[in-house]
Amino acid sequence: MTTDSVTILPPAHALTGKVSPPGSKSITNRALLLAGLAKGTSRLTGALKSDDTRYMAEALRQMGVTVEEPDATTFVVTSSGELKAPSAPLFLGNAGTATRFLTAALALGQGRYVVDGDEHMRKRPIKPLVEALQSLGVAIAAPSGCPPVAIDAKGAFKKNHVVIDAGLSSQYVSALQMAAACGSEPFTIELAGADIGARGYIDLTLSAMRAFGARVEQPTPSSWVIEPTGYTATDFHIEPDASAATYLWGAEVLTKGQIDIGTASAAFTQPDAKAYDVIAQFPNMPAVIDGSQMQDAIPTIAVLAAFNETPVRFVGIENLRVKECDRIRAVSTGLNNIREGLAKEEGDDLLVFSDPSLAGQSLPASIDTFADHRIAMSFALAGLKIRDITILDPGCVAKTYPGYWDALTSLGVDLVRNDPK
Ligand SMILES: O=C(O)C1=C[C@@H](OP(=O)(O)O)[C@@H](O)[C@H](O)C1
Ligand SMILES: C=C(OP(=O)(O)O)C(=O)O
Repeated sequence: MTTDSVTILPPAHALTGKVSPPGSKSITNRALLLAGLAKGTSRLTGALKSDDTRYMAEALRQMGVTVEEPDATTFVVTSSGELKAPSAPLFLGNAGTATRFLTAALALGQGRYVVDGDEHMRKRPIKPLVEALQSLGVAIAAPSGCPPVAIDAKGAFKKNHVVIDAGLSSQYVSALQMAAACGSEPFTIELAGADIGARGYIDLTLSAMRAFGARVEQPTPSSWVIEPTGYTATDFHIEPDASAATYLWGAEVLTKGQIDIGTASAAFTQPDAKAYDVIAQFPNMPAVIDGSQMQDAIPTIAVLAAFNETPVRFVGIENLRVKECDRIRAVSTGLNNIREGLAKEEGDDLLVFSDPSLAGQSLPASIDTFADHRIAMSFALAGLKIRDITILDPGCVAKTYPGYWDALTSLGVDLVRNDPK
C-alpha cells in the first residue's frame, strides 16, 4: 500500500467470514536459515512472504544459496550447506530474526560478512550476542552495540561453551542454538539469568532444528547441549502466524463476530497463541496480564483493553521497549491520542484505563505507528469501534502481514485510503 494513511469506518455489523493468517514469520525465518545451512534442496511450504522473510531470502541468495519461489507460500532452497562471504553488506531491514540469526550463523562461516539493517534495526541491541561470540574467539564487532555487525569468520569457535544474557532478546539464544549444530564438537549454551522472556521461541527454534536433523539436549531449564550434526535438507511445512491471528481474534471479540482463521488456537506452537485465552475473556479480561510469554500480542490486547469492562495492567513487558519501536510508549501515546488519560506508563508496566463507552463515539485521532507493523495492526482494531481513527504509514504492515488491510476489507470493513499529496 502506497497510501499515507488509512481511516477505518467502524462496521455496522459483526465481522464474520474466513481469513487465514499468513505463514509464521518466526518459523519461516528459522526454516530459511536452516535450509540454507543444509546441503541439498528443502521445500518450505505455508511460508510467509513479507519484508522480514524477503530480507532473509535475499541475504541467503547473496551468499550463494538458490532460493526459488514457485508460488505465493513456498520457498525452494538449494544450498551447498555453506554461506559464502558476500561481496556487499547484508541488508536486513528491521528484521530482528534475520539479523540476530544470521549474525551467529555467519560467525561459523569463512571470510568477511557485514550484517546491517535500516535506521530502526540500527537502534536495536545486539551487543550481548556479539560479546558471546567474542568469548568464543570470533573476530566480530558492532561498535554501537547495534547493527552494523562486522564478522571475520574462520569456520570454527575456539570454545565449546557459551554463556548468554538473553534479557533483551530471546533471539540471541535461538541464534546461538541454530549456529551451534554447524560446529565440530558438542556445544553447550547456558543462560546468564535464571529464565528467559518468550521461552516459547526457544521451543520453536529447537523444533525447527530437529526437523532439519539436529540433536539437542536440555540438561537444565537454562542450558542446552547441541550435537555437531549439521543440518539435513528436508521438506517442511510452516503453520500460520499466531501473532497475526491475534488481530483477527481481536476483531472477532470486539465486533461479537465469528471469524474462521482455519486453525484452532490450541493447534499453534507459537507463544503468541497464548493470547487467545485472554482475548476470549473480553470484555472481562483480567486486571493484570503478564506479557512475558506472549510479547508480540501485547499491543493487540492493550488496544482491546481500552474497551474492556475494567482496567488492565500489563506486566513483564519491559523488552517491548526494544522491539521495532518502544511499544510501551507507542501504545500509550496512541491510546492517549484517542482520549487523554486512557493509558499510563508506570516504570515498564502499561496501564490501560478501560472505557467501554468509547465504542460508537467519534474521536478523531491520527495514530503514529512509528514504522511498527504491530502498532498499525492493533490500532486498526480501535477503528472498528471508534469513528475517525486514522492509521499513519499503513504500509508498514508489510513487515509481517502484507495482506492485513485486504483481510479487513474481505471481512466487510470499509477503509478510506488517504493518498499522499
Ligand atoms: O524468535 C523469534 O522469532 C522472535 C522472538 C521475539 O523477540 P525477542 O526474542 O527479541 O523478544 C519476538 O518478539 C519476535 O517477533 C520473534
Ligand atoms: C519484534 C518483532 O520482530 P523482530 O524482532 O523479528 O524484528 C515483531 O514481529 O513483533
